[in-house]
Amino acid sequence: MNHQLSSTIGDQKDTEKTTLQFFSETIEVSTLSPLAFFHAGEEEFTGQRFFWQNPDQTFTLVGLGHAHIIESGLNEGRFEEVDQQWKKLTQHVLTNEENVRPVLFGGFTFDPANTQTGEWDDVPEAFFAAATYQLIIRNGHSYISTNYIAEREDAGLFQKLCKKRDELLRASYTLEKVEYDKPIVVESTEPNKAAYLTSIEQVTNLIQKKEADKVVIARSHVLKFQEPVASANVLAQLMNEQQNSYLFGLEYKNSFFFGASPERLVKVQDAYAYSSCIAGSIKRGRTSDEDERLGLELYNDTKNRSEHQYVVDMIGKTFKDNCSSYTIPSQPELLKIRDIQHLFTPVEGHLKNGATILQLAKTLHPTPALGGVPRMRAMEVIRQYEPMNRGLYAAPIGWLDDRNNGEFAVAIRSALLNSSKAFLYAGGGIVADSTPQSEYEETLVKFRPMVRALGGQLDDE
Ligand SMILES: C=C(O[C@H]1C=CC=C(C(=O)O)[C@@H]1O)C(=O)O
Repeated sequence: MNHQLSSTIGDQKDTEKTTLQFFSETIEVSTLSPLAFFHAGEEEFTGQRFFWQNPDQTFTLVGLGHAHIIESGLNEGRFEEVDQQWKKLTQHVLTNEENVRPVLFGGFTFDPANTQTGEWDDVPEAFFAAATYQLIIRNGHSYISTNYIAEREDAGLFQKLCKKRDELLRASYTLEKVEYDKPIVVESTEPNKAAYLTSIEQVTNLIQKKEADKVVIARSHVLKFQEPVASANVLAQLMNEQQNSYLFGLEYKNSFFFGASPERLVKVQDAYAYSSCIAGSIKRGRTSDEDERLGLELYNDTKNRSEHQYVVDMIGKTFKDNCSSYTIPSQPELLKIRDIQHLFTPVEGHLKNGATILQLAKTLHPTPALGGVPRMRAMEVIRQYEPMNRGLYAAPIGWLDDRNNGEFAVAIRSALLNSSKAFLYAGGGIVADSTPQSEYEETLVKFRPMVRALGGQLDDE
C-alpha cells in the first residue's frame, strides 16, 4: 500500500532501519450503524472491542481487534507511561487520510493503591488499545481505518486485513436490523448494603470532626442473568434508553465495562480544553411542575451547592494552572438527564504550550465529584471505609489521537459485565450533614440507567 501512503511524521529513511511504524489505511463507507459494526466483530474479536459515543452523537468510535496494546501496572506514573508509549508508537504514522487519525482508547483504574480483591483483580491500572479496525463516525461521515504496526510495510498482511475488513463491513450491513432481547435477570443482590450504610455514618462523623471536607462513597449492586449477556446487546439497550450521555464500552478478556455517563473529565481539540463540574443531585419530577420544583430545590440547597463548589474550585485551579486564558461561570446551571438532575458548571480554556490531554486527565483525576477534599485524605478514607474496589468505575475512560486531541469521560453510571453476572456501581458526595438513607436513595436513582440496560428492578421502583 505504500504508493498510497505518505509519511506524516519523521524521516522514513531513518525509521526503516529499526523503528516501528504505524500503518493506517482509511476508507470512507456509506452510513453504517456503529452497533452493527461492533456486533460484526463478535466471532473474531470478542474481548478486543471498544465503543464510544459523545452525548451529542457527533463523534462515534468503535474498535475491533488489537493492533497494539498499551498497559501499565504502575501506581505512580501510569498516565506518563501511556503518554510516552503512545507518542513513541505514533512517531511514524503512515496514512492515506490526513484527517482521520489513529486513536488509542482505554481507561485508568480509580485507585491503584486499593488492594481489595474482587471482580477487578485481572484489570491493569491502565489499559489502552489501538484497534486493528477503527470506525469513526464524524459529522455524518463514516471512516474505517485498517491499522497495523510493524518495522516495515507488509503487503501480504495488509491484503489479509483488508479482506477481513470487507467481510466485517458486509456483515455490519446485514446486522443493522437485529433486535436484541432484554437480558433476563434471575437474581438481584446488594452485597454490601449494611457495610455501605455504616460507612456513610462513619464518614459523616469523620467529616463532622473536620478530618475531611467531602468524601464520595460508592457501593455496588449485583445482577445475575438467565444466560450470558452479549456486549452488543447491552450497548443496544443503552443506545435506545440513554441519550445525552457518553456511551462507552471496553472489553477486557471475558469482561465488558460499560456505562452512560453525563460527566466529561476533559476534552482537548486544537489546544483548547473543556471540562465539566458535575456534583449535587436530585431526582427528576413526574410532572414538569414537580421537576421544576425539584430543580429549584437542588439549586438553592446549601449542602448540594457546597458539594458542587469543591469541584468548581479544583477544576478551576487546574485550568488556571494549565491555560493562558479560561472561563468559568460564577453560578452553576441545572443539567437534566433521564433519571436525575445535577448542578453543572462548564469550564474551558486555551492550553498553554505543551500540556497533553493525559497530563490534564492525571491532574484532574479524581475530581472532588468522585474522590473528595482534601484529595489525599479523601482517598485514604475511601480505601478504609468503602466496601469494594472501584476498578474502572468513577475513573477516566476515553480516547486520544496522535495530535493531542481526545476526550475522557468520568466512568460513572457504569457496570462490569462478566458473562451472566454484572456489577453495577453508584456513589455520592458525603458532607457534614449527609444521612445514610438519603445517600442510599440517591444511589438507587444513579443505578437506574444500568438497570434499564440490563433488566431487573431496584427497591425504589
Ligand atoms: C459518584 C457518582 O456521581 C457523582 C457525579 C455527579 C453527582 C454526584 C453527587 O451528587 O453526589 C457524584 O459526585 C455516581 O453517579 O456514581
